[in-house]
Amino acid sequence: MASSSLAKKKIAVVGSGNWGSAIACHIGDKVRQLNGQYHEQILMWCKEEILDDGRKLTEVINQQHENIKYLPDRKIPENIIAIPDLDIAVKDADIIIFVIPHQYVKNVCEQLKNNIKKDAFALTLIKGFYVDEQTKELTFVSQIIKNTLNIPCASMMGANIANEVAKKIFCEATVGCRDDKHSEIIRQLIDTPVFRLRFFPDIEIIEMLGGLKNIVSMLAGFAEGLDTGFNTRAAVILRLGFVEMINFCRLYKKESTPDIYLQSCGIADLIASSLGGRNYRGAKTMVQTKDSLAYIEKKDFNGQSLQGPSTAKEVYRYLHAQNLLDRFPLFRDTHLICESIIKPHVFLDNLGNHPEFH
Ligand SMILES: NC(=O)C1=CN([C@@H]2O[C@H](COP(=O)(O)OP(=O)(O)OC[C@H]3O[C@@H](n4cnc5c(N)ncnc54)[C@H](O)[C@@H]3O)[C@@H](O)[C@H]2O)C=CC1
Ligand SMILES: O=C(CO)COP(=O)(O)O
Repeated sequence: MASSSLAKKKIAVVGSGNWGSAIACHIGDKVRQLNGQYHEQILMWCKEEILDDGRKLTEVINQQHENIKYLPDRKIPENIIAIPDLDIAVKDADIIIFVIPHQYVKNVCEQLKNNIKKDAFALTLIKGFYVDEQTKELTFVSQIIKNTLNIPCASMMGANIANEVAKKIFCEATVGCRDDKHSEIIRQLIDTPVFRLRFFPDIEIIEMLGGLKNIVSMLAGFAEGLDTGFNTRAAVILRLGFVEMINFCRLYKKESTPDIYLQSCGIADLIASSLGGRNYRGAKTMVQTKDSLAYIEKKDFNGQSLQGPSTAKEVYRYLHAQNLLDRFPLFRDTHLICESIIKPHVFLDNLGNHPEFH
């Protein structure tokens, strides 16, 4: 008993927000069906919070088996244990799944450095990336994890609105992985008839699409808030916005799997997020109420995080450094709107001048 249980691989989930909790539920259910290979108990790092009623979030998750703050109304399987101490949650894990807002990744990795298993590997579900302050080079979350922790890191992105995944409504996702053994483990842990996976080697392009769609889905929200017609919205989201996403990816890497943009991480996530994502909803509210995004995030999202504004800022910084802002007017204007430097309608006025038409 002791030796077979020692051989079982352990899983840790770093993050317990809306998506973190939903994917933990999904994997928690899946490992229970696998009988063997994996420890059924999954440790989920939960940044401790005191809720309005004075209780600790980890205690609520572990006693009530529900994350009442970030994923209400979804029973969390009893094999998911919320752990407030990051090091304890991760130190024995063989597979570490990162799912926190991207702005916290560097700190979390710094804290984990020297305290993980040497042969562990990571999977990032985080949508967003950085531009290095000094070099102005693109830096991916998978690279930060890989370089700080010295372990390989795969990525998984797609049209995966967490509340729908939590209800087991069909979706698919795209996995970026260059190691067949890791791909097989990811398939075992996540692939089900209602959550289908496809695998590609393009780890960084998949991440990049996940980050960029948060910018375009904000534009979808601005456009709807401004009450544009459907033709304009289609042009903004699926033509000009999608073209900017693809062109931006090609700045980083000209050659990737040819149909990667048509996978769940590309066009499907763009559509799902532009119809119902938080960035879309926040942006629409901003136009309708004229409140700031920071205020809307606080008022309407109860601790959940809009990743679009910070990604737009990083992208703006990169394009500015490369003298390419004019080639990406939608990305440029999203940042300027988020910073209240231009009014939202200005991006519509600029559409007819988009470089696609020159
Ligand atoms: N919610 C969704 O439908 C989906 C989200 N994603 C991506 O997953 C990632 C995580 O998103 P969610 O789980 O939705 O989180 P969320 O938006 O619910 O964010 C809140 C989380 O951030 C944590 N947090 C706050 N301050 C922190 C700090 N200083 N250090 C570390 N963590 C801190 C909170 O404890 C909480 O767990 C994001 O990159 C998001 O774009 C991807 C697919 C779907
Ligand atoms: O990434 C998502 C769905 O795939 C969710 O996007 P939001 O963060 O805008 O809700």
